Amino acid sequence: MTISNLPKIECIARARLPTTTGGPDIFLHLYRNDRDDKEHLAIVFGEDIRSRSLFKRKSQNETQQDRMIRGAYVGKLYPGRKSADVDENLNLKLEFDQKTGELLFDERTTWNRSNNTLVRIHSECYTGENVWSARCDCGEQLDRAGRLIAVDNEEHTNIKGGDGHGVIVYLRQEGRGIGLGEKLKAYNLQDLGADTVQANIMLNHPPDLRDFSIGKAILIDLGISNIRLLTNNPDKIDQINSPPVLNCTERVPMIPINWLGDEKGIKSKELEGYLKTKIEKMGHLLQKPLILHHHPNEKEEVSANTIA
Ligand SMILES: Nc1nc2c(ncn2[C@@H]2O[C@H](COP(=O)(O)OP(=O)(O)OP(=O)(O)O)[C@@H](O)[C@H]2O)c(=O)[nH]1
Ligand SMILES: [Zn+2]
Repeated sequence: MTISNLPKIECIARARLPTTTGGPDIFLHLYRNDRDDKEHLAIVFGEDIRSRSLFKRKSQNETQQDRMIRGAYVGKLYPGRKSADVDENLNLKLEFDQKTGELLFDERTTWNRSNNTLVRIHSECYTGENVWSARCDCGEQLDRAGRLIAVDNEEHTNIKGGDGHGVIVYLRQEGRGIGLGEKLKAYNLQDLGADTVQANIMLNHPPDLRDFSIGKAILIDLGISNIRLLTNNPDKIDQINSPPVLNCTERVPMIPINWLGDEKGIKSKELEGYLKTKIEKMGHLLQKPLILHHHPNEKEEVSANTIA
């Protein structure tokens, strides 16, 4: 895949979010694209990771106030600030190509694309992220990705963090792309004995309908190229790891917290079954063989068409 056949994307707005975790401020970026009408997001750690499409000069009559309102500013906003491109308090100044209006790279104000950046490409999961579902570990993964990016080293796993720099690309691809309604039906089929792959197939969907190209385009827009990818999903690595533009320099495992001996991790029969299927049927690269406690009366296999 080359840049030309990637989706066309544009960052529409960026805003600073102080966080409840006591960690660094994050910068939420909202993107539009020419493939779907969804608002995909990038949760960016590091004020200096800059969206080329957001910072590009829009037109001659664009004002500095316009730029500050959409979030195309350097440094920190404060009452009375007049210029988006210069932060006098922090002595930071952005430069632009006079012809194209593109932001010019300057080590002092912009993250260097040659840096190894800790990245998670995360798919929306309303149930796991918002309503305490123990059917999956998506909510736990989103939280842990943010915490890992914020620290320089994760103590109990010794995984190198992002030390305050990194990106969580948040793709609105609920239900591995089939949407929340179909995912709820898939859950009912799983309660009737199917696994997460069989349930999709029984609903006439492929096991995984997602396309990560919008995620790739967002990372390129953010000036990221060398990526330490937080995932267990080999398909994500393949789709992201396509030089010359993006380069997956390392796969950083997302080990379920309960496996790390931490009581705070999600522990449920449904999650064990979900992880087992992702390992056995979707090739997920979870660190250790999953030791599952089979319930004696449970059938080992459920064929895709009938339910035991
Ligand atoms: N169709 C379906 N989707 C599910 C089910 N459980 C979780 N999901 C969706 O699966 C996706 C999980 O995506 P991610 O956590 O980003 O990534 P992953 O493919 O699991 O791989 P990792 O990067 O290793 O986490 C989300 O879109 C969830 O809504 C299920 O039982 N059926
Ligand atoms: Zn989930």
